[in-house]
Amino acid sequence: MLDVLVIGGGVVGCAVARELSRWRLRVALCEKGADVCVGTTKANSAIVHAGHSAKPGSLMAEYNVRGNELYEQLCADLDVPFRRNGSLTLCLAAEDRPKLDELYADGMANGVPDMRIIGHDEVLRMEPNVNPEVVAALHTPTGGIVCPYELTVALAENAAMNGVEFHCEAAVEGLTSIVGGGWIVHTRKGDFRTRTVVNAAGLYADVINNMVSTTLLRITPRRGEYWMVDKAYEGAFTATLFQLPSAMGKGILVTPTVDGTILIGPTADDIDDKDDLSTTLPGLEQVLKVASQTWPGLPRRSMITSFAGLRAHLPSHDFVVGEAPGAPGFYNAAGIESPGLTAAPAIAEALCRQIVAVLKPAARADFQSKRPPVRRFRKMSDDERAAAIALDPAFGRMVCRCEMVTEAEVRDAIRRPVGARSVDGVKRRTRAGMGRCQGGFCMPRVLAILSEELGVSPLAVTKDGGASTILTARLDGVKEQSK
Ligand SMILES: O=P(O)(O)OC[C@H](O)CO
Repeated sequence: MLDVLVIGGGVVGCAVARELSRWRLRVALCEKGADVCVGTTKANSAIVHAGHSAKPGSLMAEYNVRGNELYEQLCADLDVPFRRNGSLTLCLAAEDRPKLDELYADGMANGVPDMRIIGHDEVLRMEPNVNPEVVAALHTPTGGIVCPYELTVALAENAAMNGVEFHCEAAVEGLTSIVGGGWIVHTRKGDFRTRTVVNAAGLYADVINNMVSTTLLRITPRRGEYWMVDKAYEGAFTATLFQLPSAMGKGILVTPTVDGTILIGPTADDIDDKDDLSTTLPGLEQVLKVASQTWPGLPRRSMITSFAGLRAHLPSHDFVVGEAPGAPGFYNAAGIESPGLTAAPAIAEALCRQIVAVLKPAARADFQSKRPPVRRFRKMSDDERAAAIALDPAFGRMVCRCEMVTEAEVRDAIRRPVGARSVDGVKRRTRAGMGRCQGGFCMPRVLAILSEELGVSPLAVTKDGGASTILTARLDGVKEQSK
C-alpha cells in the first residue's frame, strides 16, 4: 500500500512528490498525459511573481510570497536556470496613477520586500525600450523568471531519484474509500491502494475533487494566447513588464525568458473545453496590440511561434489547498492558476507538512536534494566544449542548430529518471526544436535518436504521446532508421 498517491504531473504535483520524498514514505505519482509537464504547467508566462498582485489575506498571496522566497535554493539544488530580473508594473495614463498606490499597499500587506514606485525618468533609465509615455511604475525587485518545463522535469527527476514512482498515461477514472481509512484510486494503468491522495490535477482538479468531496468545485479553463519573440531581441528588456491589472487578471505582459527569447501575452478568455489549446486570430492580434503599448518597437515580423495555455480558474479566484471536506486523507491543490508556478514550492511545503503531521513518518537521512547537473553545450566555454567532446564525441554532433543542442544532451534527456519518451519530451528537456526553425531541422534527428534509445521503430515514435505518431509508413527499399 502506498502512503501517498499524487494525481497530476504538473509543477505542483511534481513539487509535492519531491517534497514528500524527504520522508520515509511510499509515494507514487500518476499523470494522465504521456509525460510530466503536459497540462497547465507547459504553457504559461514563466514568471516568478513578487506577490503584489494577489489579494491580501488569500492563499494566493501567502503561497506566492513564500514560493518566491524558496525559488533561489530550489533552482540551485535542481540545476534549473532562474533569474531575479525584477518586475515593473507600468502606469501609462496619469488618471491611473492611484492604482499603483493600491498595488503597492497590497504588496506591503502581502509582505513583498523592497518595492518602490518610480517615476517616468527612472523607468526609462531602467528600461529604455519601454513606451516613453509611461507615467510611473511599481518596481518589485524580487520578481523572477524560470523555465516551467525545466523546473517541473527537474522536480520529477529529483523525486524519482529519491524513490517516487512515476506512472504516465494513468488517467484517474474513480476513487473508492477504504473502510478504516485510505483510498483505492482506479486509473487506466490499474488500481493504487494508498493511505492518502493529493489532487494536483490542474484543469481536472474539480473533476477529481467532485468524485469524493462534499464540497464541489467548478474549474473554468481560462485561455491565454502568447507570442514568442526571436532571440535576436535578447536584452531589449531586463525586467518583466506588466500593465495595470483588470478584473480578468494581470493582463498582457512583456517578459524576457531565461532562454533569451521575449514572451508576450496572455489574453484571458473563459472557455468550456478543458483541452482547447487553439490560438485565434483576434486573440493573437490583441496580444500584439496591448504589448505594443508597453513596447512600441515590438518587432511584429520577429515572432518565432505562438501558443495558448489554460489557467485552472475557480470563481473564488483563490487556491484550494488542504484536506477536502468529507474526504479524510484526500488533499486538494485545486484552482492553481497564476501565480501557481511561483506558489508551487510553497504549496508543496504546506501539503507535505499536513500529510506528515498525520502519517508521522521519519525523515530520510539519505534524501538527495540535488540532481546531477545537466550539461548544456550552449552554455559551455570553448575549452569546456573541447573537453566534453574528447570524453564523449556525441557532444560534437549538433542536433538542434538554433538552440545548440547536441546528440549527447538528447540521449541524456532520454536516459535520465522520468526521461523523455517523445519528440516534445526531448524539446521540453533540452530546447531542441524551440528555436527559430521550430524543429524543422532537428525533428527527424531527434526522432531517430528516440527510436534507437527506446528500441522502437521510428514509426512508433510520437510527437507527444498517445496517437501523435509522426511517420505514417515505411517506403520499400528505404531503411527505417537513418544514422
Ligand atoms: O492574468 P493572470 O492573472 O491569470 O496572470 C497571468 C500572467 O501571465 C502571470 O503569470
